[in-house]
Amino acid sequence: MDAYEVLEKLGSGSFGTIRKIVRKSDKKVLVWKEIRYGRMNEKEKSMLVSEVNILRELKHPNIVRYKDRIIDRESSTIYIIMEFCENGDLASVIRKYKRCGKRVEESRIWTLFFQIACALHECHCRKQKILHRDIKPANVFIDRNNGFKLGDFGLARVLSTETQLAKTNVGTPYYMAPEQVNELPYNEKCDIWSLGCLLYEMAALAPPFEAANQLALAVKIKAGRVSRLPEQYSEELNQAVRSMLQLDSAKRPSIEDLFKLPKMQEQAEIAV
Ligand SMILES: CNC(=O)c1c(C)[nH]c(/C=C2\C(=O)Nc3ccc(Cl)cc32)c1C
Repeated sequence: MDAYEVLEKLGSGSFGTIRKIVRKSDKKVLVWKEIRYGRMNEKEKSMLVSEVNILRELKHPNIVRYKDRIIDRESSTIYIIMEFCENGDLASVIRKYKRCGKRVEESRIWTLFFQIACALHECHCRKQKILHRDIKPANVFIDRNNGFKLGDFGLARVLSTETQLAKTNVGTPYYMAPEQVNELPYNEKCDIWSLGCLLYEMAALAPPFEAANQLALAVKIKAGRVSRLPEQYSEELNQAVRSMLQLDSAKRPSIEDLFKLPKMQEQAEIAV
């Protein structure tokens, strides 16, 4: 097992602390997420381990790479070791644009759209479909080349059980799809809804649905009224986002449908 030097805390993910680490053998900079499983029952523990094993199979340029895991039975903690993304998370970027009163370039939003769609394609179109379940700006990370990477894949299912661990930062579920509000089964179209919310927030610098409390938020989500993106953004982007925010999940486009958009085809040519 590799030895690591533990450096500063980088943030608090939805279910644990993220720390910067250095692998002693080759000085490689990585991160680990500390997840305390002490209060999990046996079923949840085995679900967590199998979930991490599935995620270790996910190798894609737009998915944060899982490198290894360490299980410390003494402290009932699992350390999930992953790649370091030098430019942090998208939530911090959005906060910066809001502070400066600036709008994100539309071309950057299409790049985000294409790269996260590629990440979701890798997971939705596998034999054993993997759903993210928690797409939001704090779970999109940016590498040294300003590439976008989706992080924290699939753990939400295991860690959102009734006896879930104490969440380190209980946020408001702004991106929850209507079917989740109604506690209906979760499928890939919920990830499409969350992708729509992510792109909306990247353009408007605010989520499509906001409220003072979770009950009022649920009412707004189920009403499904979405304001147009700020006028500087194209009708093509506005329509693409609206298509993902349709209340009827069957009417939302699949990832394959989204790749057929002209602007997404252009992105695909640039990416080659
Ligand atoms: C202030 N924190 C940061 O700028 C920051 C940096 C430079 N990196 C991160 C986070 C991650 C990072 O660099 N790699 C990651 C892999 C998985 C997850 Cl869940 C998070 C990360 C963060 C939050």
